[in-house]
Amino acid sequence: MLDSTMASRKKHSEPTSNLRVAVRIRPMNGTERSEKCTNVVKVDKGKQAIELKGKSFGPFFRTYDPDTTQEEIYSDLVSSQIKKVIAGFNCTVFAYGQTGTGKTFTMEGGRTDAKSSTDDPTTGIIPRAVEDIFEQLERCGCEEYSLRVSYIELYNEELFDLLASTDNEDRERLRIFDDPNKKGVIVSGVEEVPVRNRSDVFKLLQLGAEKRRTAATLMNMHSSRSHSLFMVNVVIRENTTTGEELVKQGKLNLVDLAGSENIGRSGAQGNRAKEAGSINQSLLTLGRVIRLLTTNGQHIPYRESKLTRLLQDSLGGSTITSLIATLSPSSSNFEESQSTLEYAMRAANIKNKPVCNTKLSKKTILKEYSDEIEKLRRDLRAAREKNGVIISQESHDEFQKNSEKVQELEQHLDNAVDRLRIFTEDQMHMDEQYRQLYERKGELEDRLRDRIREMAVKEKELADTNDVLNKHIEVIGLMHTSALKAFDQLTTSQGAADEMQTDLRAFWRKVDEMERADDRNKIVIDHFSKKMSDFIDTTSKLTNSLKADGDLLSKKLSENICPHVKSMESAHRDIESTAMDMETHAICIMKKSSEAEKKVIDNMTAISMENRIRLETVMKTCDDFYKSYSAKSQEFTQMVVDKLDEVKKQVSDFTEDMKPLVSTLHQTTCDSYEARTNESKKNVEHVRAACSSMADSMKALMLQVEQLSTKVAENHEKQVIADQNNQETILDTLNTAETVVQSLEDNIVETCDVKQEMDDTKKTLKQTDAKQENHIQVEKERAEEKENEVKVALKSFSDEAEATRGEAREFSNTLKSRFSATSEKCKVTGELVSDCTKKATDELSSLLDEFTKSTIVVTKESAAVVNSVVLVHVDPSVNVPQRILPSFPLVSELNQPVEPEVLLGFGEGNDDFDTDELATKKRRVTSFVRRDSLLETTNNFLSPSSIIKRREQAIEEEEDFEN
Ligand SMILES: Nc1ncnc2c1ncn2[C@@H]1O[C@H](COP(=O)(O)OP(=O)(O)OP(=O)(O)O)[C@@H](O)[C@H]1O
Repeated sequence: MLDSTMASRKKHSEPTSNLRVAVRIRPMNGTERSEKCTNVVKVDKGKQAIELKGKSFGPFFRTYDPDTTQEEIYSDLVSSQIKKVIAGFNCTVFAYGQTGTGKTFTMEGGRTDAKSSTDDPTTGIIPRAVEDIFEQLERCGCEEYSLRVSYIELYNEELFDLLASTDNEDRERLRIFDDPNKKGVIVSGVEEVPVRNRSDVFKLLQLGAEKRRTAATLMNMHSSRSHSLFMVNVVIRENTTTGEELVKQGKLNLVDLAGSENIGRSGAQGNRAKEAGSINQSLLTLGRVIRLLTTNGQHIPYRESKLTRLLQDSLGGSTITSLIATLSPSSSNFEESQSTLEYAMRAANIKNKPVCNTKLSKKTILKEYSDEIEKLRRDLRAAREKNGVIISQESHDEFQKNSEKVQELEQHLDNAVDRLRIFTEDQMHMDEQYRQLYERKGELEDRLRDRIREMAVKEKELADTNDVLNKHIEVIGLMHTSALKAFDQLTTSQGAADEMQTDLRAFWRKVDEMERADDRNKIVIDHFSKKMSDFIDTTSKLTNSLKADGDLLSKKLSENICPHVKSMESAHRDIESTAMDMETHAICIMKKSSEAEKKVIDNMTAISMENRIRLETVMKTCDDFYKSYSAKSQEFTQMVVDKLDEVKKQVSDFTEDMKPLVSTLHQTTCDSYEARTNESKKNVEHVRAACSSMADSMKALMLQVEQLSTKVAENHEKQVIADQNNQETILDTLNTAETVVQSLEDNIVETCDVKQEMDDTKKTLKQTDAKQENHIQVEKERAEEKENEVKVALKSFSDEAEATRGEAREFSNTLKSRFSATSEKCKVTGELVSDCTKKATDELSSLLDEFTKSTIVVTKESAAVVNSVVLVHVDPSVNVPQRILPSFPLVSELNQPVEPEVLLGFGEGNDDFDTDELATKKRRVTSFVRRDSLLETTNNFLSPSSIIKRREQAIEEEEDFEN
C-alpha cells in the first residue's frame, strides 16, 4: 500500500513547499565519445541552472555535474528526508529522464556485489537510504521499531511484486484499489517483508533487482523496461510518561522510472517496442498530471495510468517529494535533454503540503482495524445476501454489479485483515524489542548503581583533593602577597641604593680632593718622619731589650723543654728499638719457618728418593726375573715343541713303517683266511661228496670214511697248527708293534715329564711371584712407615710453627704493652711540654704587657709629636649630602616567606611529617630569600671581587645547611 492508513489522520502539517527538483548530468559514455558527440550541457552552479546549447533552464533545487559522486548526492538531497521519515512524514524520491542517462545508477547504484556504501562508492540512493534509516534510528535512540519493505514494478501497465516467492512467469498481477475510507491507493496482496538489519534489505534489494525486467537496447545495455517502486515502511513505538504506547509511522518511496525513449533510436522492436510504447504512455500521463498540477487544472487525471495513481500523494499531495532529472551531456541527445529539462522545470512548480502522520495509541489502531474489518464483513454479508436473493431477469445487470462489489469488498476485507496481521506482527516484534530493552535496562540500572557507588567514592576523593587544592591556593595566595611585599621592600631598597650610589660618586670626588691635600701633607710628614726616627730608635732599643728578654726566656724554655724532648727522643728510640726487635724477630721467625719448611721438603725428598730407589730395585728385580722367566719359558717351549716334533716324526715314521707291514699282515691274514675258508669249503664239499658217495656204499666205505675223517682231522690239525703259527707270527708282529707303541708311550711319558718340569717351573714361578708379592708388601709397609714418619715430621713441623706463631703473638702482645707504655710516656711528656709552653706563654704575655706599656708611653710621646704636626684638612662631608639613610628592614623584619610545610601541604598535627626535613627546607627557603635580597641591596656598594667572595660564602652556607 503506497498511501498508508495514517494519511487520514494527518494533523501536523508543514508549510506548502515546491517539489525539490535536482538535475544530474552523467559523464559521456563510450558510444557518445566514439561518435565524436560534443558536450552541449553545462552546469551553472551559481544560479543552480543548466545551460543547454546556450539556453538556460532553472533555477533548480540542486544541479549536479558529471563529477558529482553518489555520496554527495545522497547526503545533499536524500539524507534530510530520512530524518523526516523517522519523524513520521511520507517522503518520495524519484528519478526521471531519458533512457540510459543514469536513473538506475542513481537510485540503485553500479552493478557490483558490494554489500554496503563503504565497500563501493557507486552505491545508489536506495541502499544508502536503508543503511541511513538504521543508523539514524540507532543514533536517535529508537529502540522499539519495525521496518518493512516492499518492492513492486509496473510493467506494461501491470503491477508485479518483485519480492514475491513465485517465478517471473507465474507472477501474479497486483491490483490497485482506492482506499474506500481514506485518500490514496491500496496495492492489494503486495508482500511487506519485515527487515531486522541491513543485510536483510540488501538481500531483498538484490532479489528484486534480479527479477526486474531489463533488456539491451541501442541506448542502454541494461535498460529497465519497467518502473520500479521500493517502499520502506517505518513504524516506531514510543512510550508516554503515562505509560501509553504510541505508534508513529513514516514511509519512504524510492522510484526508478523507466526511461522515455525514442523507439527509432533505441532500435526497439516487437515486445521491446510495446514496452517502450507503454513506458512512454505512462510518462505522458505523468507529464500531463504535472502540467495540470502547475496550471491549477480542475481535474487531475491521476486515474489515467497506474503510475500516476501510485504517485498521487507524492505529486501535489502531503508527501515530501524530490525528483532527480537525469541528462546525457551529449549533442546527440539534445532534444531528449531539452524535453527532460522542460519536464523538470514544470515539476519544480508543483506544490505539496507535507503532513506528519499522527501518533496513535496501539489501542486506537487496533480498534480502527477491528471496526474496519467488522464493517467490511457486514457489507460483504449484505452484498452476498443480496446475491442470494432470486432476482428478475431485468435486475441481471444490477446483480452483475453487486457481484463485482462483493469481490471488491472481499478484497478490501482481505486487505484489512492483512494490515491487521502486519500491525500485530509489528507490535509483537516491538514487544520483543521492548522485552530485550527491559532486560538491558535492568542490566544498565545495575551498572548505573555500581557507577553511582564508584562516583560517590570518587566524589569524596575529589572533595579531599579539592580541599588540598584550596589549601594550596591559599598558601600560594599568601606567598604571592608576601612576595609582593618583599618586592615593594626591594624597590624601596633599590631607590635608597641608587641615592647612595650618587652619594658615593660625590664621595669619590671628595677623595680626589683629599689626595691632593695628602700630597701637601706629605711634606709635613717628611719632617715628621725625621722626628719619628728618633722615636723609632728609642723603640728599637726597647725592642732589643725585649728581644734579649725573649731570648733569655726562650733559652729558659728550651732548657725546660729539653729533658722532655730527650725523654720523647728516648721513647722514640724505644719505639725504634722495639720496631727493630720486631723486625729481627720476624726475620728469625721467617728463617725458622723457612728452615722448617726446607727440612720438611728435604725429608720428604729423601723419603721419596729412598722409596723410589727401592721401588726401582724391586721393579728391576721383577723385570730381570720376568725377562729370565720369559727366556726360560721360551726355551722350554721351544724344547717342548722340538720334542713334540720329534715324537710326531717318530710316530709318523713308525706309522709309515707299519703301514706296509700291517697291510702285508692284513693281506696275509686275509689271504690265509680266504684260502683256509676256501679249503674248508672244498673239504666240506669233499666230505659232502664223500658222504654222498658213502651214503651209497655206507657200510662198505665206513673204514675208508674213518680213514678219510682221520686224514681230514690230521689235515685239520696241521692247518690249525699252521694257523696257530700264523697267529703266533701275527702275535709277534703285534708284540713288535706293542714294543713300538711302548717306546712311543715312553716318549710320551718323557714328554709328560717335560710337562711335569714345566709345571714345576710354573710352581717355582708362582713361588717367586709370592716372594715378589711379599717383597712388595714389605716395601709397601716400609713406605707406609716412611709416610707415617713424614706425617710425624709434618706434625712436629706444624707444632713448631704453632709454637713460633704463639711466640710471635706473645712478642706482639709484649710490643703492644711496650707501645702503650711508650705512648703513655709521650702523653705525659706532651702534658709537661704544654705546661712548659703555657708557662713560657704567660711569661711572654707579661713581657708583652710590659712592651705594650712601654709602647703606649712611646706612642703618647709620638702623639705629642704628631699633635705638633699641622696637616691640611679637607672636610669630606662638604658637597656630599648629609643624607639620612632610610632604615633598611632587618633580616628579622623582612617579610618572611610562607612556611614551607604549609606550601607542601603538611598541616599541624600531621604525624607523618618529617620535622627535620621541614626545618631544613624552611631554613633553606628563608635563607635564600634573605640572602638574595641582602645581596641585591648591598652588591651596589661592593667591588666585584667582594661580590664574588660574598656569593661563595653564601654558597658555602647553603651547603652547610644541606649537610
Ligand atoms: N553518473 C554516472 N557516472 C558513471 N556512469 C554512469 C552514470 N550514470 C549512468 N552511468 C552509466 O550509464 C549506463 C546507463 O545507466 P542506467 O542504466 O542507470 O540508465 P537508465 O537511465 O536507468 O536507463 P533506462 O531508462 O534504460 O533503464 C550504465 O552503464 C551506468 O553505469
